[in-house]
Amino acid sequence: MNRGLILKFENLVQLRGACRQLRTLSDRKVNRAQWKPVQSSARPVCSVLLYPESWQKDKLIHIALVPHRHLATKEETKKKKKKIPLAKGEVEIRQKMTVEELARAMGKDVDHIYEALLYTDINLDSLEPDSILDEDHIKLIVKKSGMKYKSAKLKEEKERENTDAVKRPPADPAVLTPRPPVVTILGHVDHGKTTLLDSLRKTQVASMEAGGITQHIGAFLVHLPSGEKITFLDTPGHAAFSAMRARGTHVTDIVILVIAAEDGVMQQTIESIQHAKNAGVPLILAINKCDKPEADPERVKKELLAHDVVCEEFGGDVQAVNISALKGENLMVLAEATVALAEMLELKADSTGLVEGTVIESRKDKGKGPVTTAIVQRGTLRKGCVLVAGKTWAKVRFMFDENGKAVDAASPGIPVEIMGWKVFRCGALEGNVSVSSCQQRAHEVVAWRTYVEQQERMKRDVEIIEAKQKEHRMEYKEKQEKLAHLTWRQRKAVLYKANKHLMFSRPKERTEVDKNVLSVIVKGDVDGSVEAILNILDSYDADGECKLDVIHFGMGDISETDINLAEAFNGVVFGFSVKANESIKRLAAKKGVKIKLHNIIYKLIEDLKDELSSRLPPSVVENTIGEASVLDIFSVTVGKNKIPVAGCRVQKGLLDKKMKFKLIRNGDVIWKGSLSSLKHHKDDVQVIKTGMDCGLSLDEYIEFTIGDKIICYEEKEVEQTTSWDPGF
Ligand SMILES: Nc1nc2c(ncn2[C@@H]2O[C@H](COP(=O)(O)OP(=O)(O)OP(=O)(O)O)[C@@H](O)[C@H]2O)c(=O)[nH]1
Repeated sequence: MNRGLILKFENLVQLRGACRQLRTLSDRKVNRAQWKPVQSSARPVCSVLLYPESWQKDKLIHIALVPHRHLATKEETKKKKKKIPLAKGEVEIRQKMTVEELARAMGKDVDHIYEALLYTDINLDSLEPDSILDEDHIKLIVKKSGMKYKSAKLKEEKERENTDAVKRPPADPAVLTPRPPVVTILGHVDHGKTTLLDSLRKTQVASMEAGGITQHIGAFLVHLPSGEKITFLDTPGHAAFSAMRARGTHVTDIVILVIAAEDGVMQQTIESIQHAKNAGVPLILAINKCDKPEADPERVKKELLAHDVVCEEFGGDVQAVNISALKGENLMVLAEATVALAEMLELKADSTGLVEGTVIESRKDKGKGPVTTAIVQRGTLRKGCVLVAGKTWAKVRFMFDENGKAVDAASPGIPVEIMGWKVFRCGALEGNVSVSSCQQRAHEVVAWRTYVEQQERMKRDVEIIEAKQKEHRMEYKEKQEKLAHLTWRQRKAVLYKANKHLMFSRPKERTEVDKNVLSVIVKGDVDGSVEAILNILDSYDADGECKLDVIHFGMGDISETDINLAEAFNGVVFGFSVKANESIKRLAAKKGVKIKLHNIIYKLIEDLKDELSSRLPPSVVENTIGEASVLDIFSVTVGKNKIPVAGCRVQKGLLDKKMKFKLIRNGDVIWKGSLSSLKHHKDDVQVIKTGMDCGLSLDEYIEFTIGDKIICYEEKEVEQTTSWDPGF
């Protein structure tokens, strides 16, 4: 029994909206692409995998390697296990089912689950379609829905095999070949980083054929006349460093620290030195703006001593080059100093085998779709290679350099823009690429990463939901406890307060709920009798069949207010040892309100039970009219169709063609429906009686077997009675 009706109605209104939202949400969730991980066999898989994150700009993302995998699927070789079918109205439940999963298992929609939980201690506001339900609530929902539950056999949840991509072990030094250094430019604001990058880029444009247009792809390559190459990262230096630190990856080999010669060491200069030191990356000083008359490079070098940056002329190992980024002066000297440092660092890489690398930038290009700029760190990236980055993958369709020129291969240290990424969220995976062993492996990696993320999210969700449920349960318990210790007068006050607003709501708003609710008003002659009735009603435990709501109770004869209230709630007025005068009876009759007056409590309760039973939907029972057994099987041709015909003998009762029929084989009901024909010899007949033979065919194509039973029956509606037992 629940007396907080006002709250319920509010909840219901909120719930409808929430349900709608949730359904949309759940639909979206269901549509999300799911990847089936595939186990593998046989030969190693070639290709490249990029690692984490999708399309966020300025993020440095580490490229990892595909370990060798086997290709045959375990699923393919697995024998299909036969599942024992569930009986009608039976639901297979298991621990930790989500709202959505339970709804699916029950063949209902999620709203049904919410409605079943309406009058429970669950806080529906915190319940999402993917929220996990506890076992008690799962069972309650199934029971309330008039279904039976069957616990799924507990399968030991096999730990899923980690199919993530991992880096290859270090390469054999013998296979290492020199690679270009990767340089990041750092420095204080306005000291000329962008100008330097632009000037360096321009040196390339000038050295290229006329008309070459450079584009920003996050990194570019500078070719020196000596044939040496340098890769410059063209992303905000600090961002690049922070991202690298966060990921524990180092793509930068050398930092060029730009310091304006007239400004000297400033706050961000010091920070840049710190970044480089933390990353263990050596520095080259580019003392900029030397074209300015107030430029004082010597002062800059001296200031740096205080920060442990010792230039060569002070006996240290840091090279310093005086430049003018704006005028392009001494840039080649700076480049040569970089190459010299790179030689000292002996920058080498393995340009064979599976590729590892780092995504420098990613963006969505209008024409090209999702593109990333990556710097290859191991192996050689080629067109057609399959990459994984975070939870997305690519089959490299095209690669471009910073001049927009298509390239076929990128070896270590070389930046390239890559086209061919699939964005799972957009469902772009199917279609344009043919499945290869490499893609299979990419799917495995992505599936694993998606799984890990889902697991983590689910764990977080469960924690939040459990905490909320606990909180809600505590509140609910407290409320119940408070109510339990109240005298009936106090309870009345609480109830009145809770229901006050509802008295003004229109009956129409409640019709849906009314169907399965019995609202009652209890009036008694004295405190004790009302209290006694309420105590009996407290034992009501058949909410699942019909809710019982005491919307008002009190002492005294039936009043006009009682009738109005009962009308508003579509309720019934029960009076114990009280009267209803003629005008009240007339009013009740006019408004269609039932008044039930009793002088014996148990009679009143019996009456209330009848009222509850009358609100229950009738149950349908089958009444057998006749039974026949199949003795022979024929097939007749009607037009182009062959129709199975059973030659039967009626064993009991009769077969009436207009009734319902079912076919029973080995105790199982195989078919239910109507007969399409019933014949005695060659004549169509309506009825066949016990002991007679007949030929019959069904309204559906079913092959008969000798020994099948044909049952003729009718369906009868039987009134249900409430299962509530008040104990007397
Ligand atoms: N005279 C002179 N001016 C320069 C030189 N290099 C840069 N500048 C000027 O200095 C100003 C700042 O240059 P930027 O290249 O934008 O400096 P930045 O370090 O990239 O600045 P932020 O991106 O804000 O950190 C601009 O007005 C440039 O024209 C140089 O070598 N000589």
